[in-house]
Amino acid sequence: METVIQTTDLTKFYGKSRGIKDVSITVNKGDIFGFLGPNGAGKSTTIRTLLDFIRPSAGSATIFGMDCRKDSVAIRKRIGYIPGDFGLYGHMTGWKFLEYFGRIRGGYDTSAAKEYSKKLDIRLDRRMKEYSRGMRQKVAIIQAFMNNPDLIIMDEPTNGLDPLVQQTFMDMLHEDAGRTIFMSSHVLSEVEKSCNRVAIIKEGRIVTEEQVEALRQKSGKVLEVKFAQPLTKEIFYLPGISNLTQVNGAYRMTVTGSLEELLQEISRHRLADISIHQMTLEDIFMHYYEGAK
Ligand SMILES: Nc1ncnc2c1ncn2[C@@H]1O[C@H](COP(=O)(O)OP(=O)(O)OP(=O)(O)O)[C@@H](O)[C@H]1O
Repeated sequence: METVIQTTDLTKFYGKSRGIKDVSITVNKGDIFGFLGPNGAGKSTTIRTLLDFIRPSAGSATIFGMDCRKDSVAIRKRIGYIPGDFGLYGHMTGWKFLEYFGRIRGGYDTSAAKEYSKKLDIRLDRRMKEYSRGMRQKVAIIQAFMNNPDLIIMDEPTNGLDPLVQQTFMDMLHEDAGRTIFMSSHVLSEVEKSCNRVAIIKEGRIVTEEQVEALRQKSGKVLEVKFAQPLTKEIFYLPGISNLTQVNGAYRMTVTGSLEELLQEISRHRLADISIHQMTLEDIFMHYYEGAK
């Protein structure tokens, strides 16, 4: 399998304060890779280091086998990126903005830009400062896709987009199976729908990196149960049960072991309600996030 992005113990301190610490991740060709984490976890720091906007304090990163520091110019020619808000380019029209970034990358395809502007329903003849936040984000997305790059790196790409446009954007991610996508996000449902691989970062460190499907399988099921009468003895003592909580008489827990024994135990009592579902990425995220507190 071809490796597209590889970071090894990537570390960035801003003076004494932690940005990221020992971040090691691997993104393979064709991956739609979701980079998840709460505010201040280190997502932007990682992305800015990959793009050589900031320099790491330790560790290394490569893209297409080239060093992110030494070969940043060659790398940028092959990637599309959305580093965040393009607030600085307010005087440019949408078209000028695309031309400017197209030139930096050695040319761009105007017909592709036109096609994407139709798809995203945005006119490109207005100045960037006149666009709303969501409109600016659309122009930034066109800018990242228009050169048909091998890799697109995006920091919170759906910020400001309405749900309809978010869907169009997610379809765009899947247009080309050979393309690799690396995107940070807070929006778990969007990552769950569109990404095949995910890394979760917390307080500057990677807490897990996994195929989305494998993560779900490994992370078990969520069982919620409410009894008709209060329990008179503890029944949730079996191995494989974790994160047990009780709210308004309803029990909620994560089950990673066999359900059979637990369901037998539960069935000895009169039930008011029961539900079992596979952990969603949101459950998993909360599990890692809260568990590491
Ligand atoms: N320029 C800077 N100077 C000092 N500290 C910084 C700087 N930029 C980021 N940090 C710190 O580095 C840590 C990681 O921040 P970063 O912006 O990478 O997080 P993030 O995961 O992108 O957060 P968010 O989801 O809120 O955008 C935070 O503790 C932040 O305070």
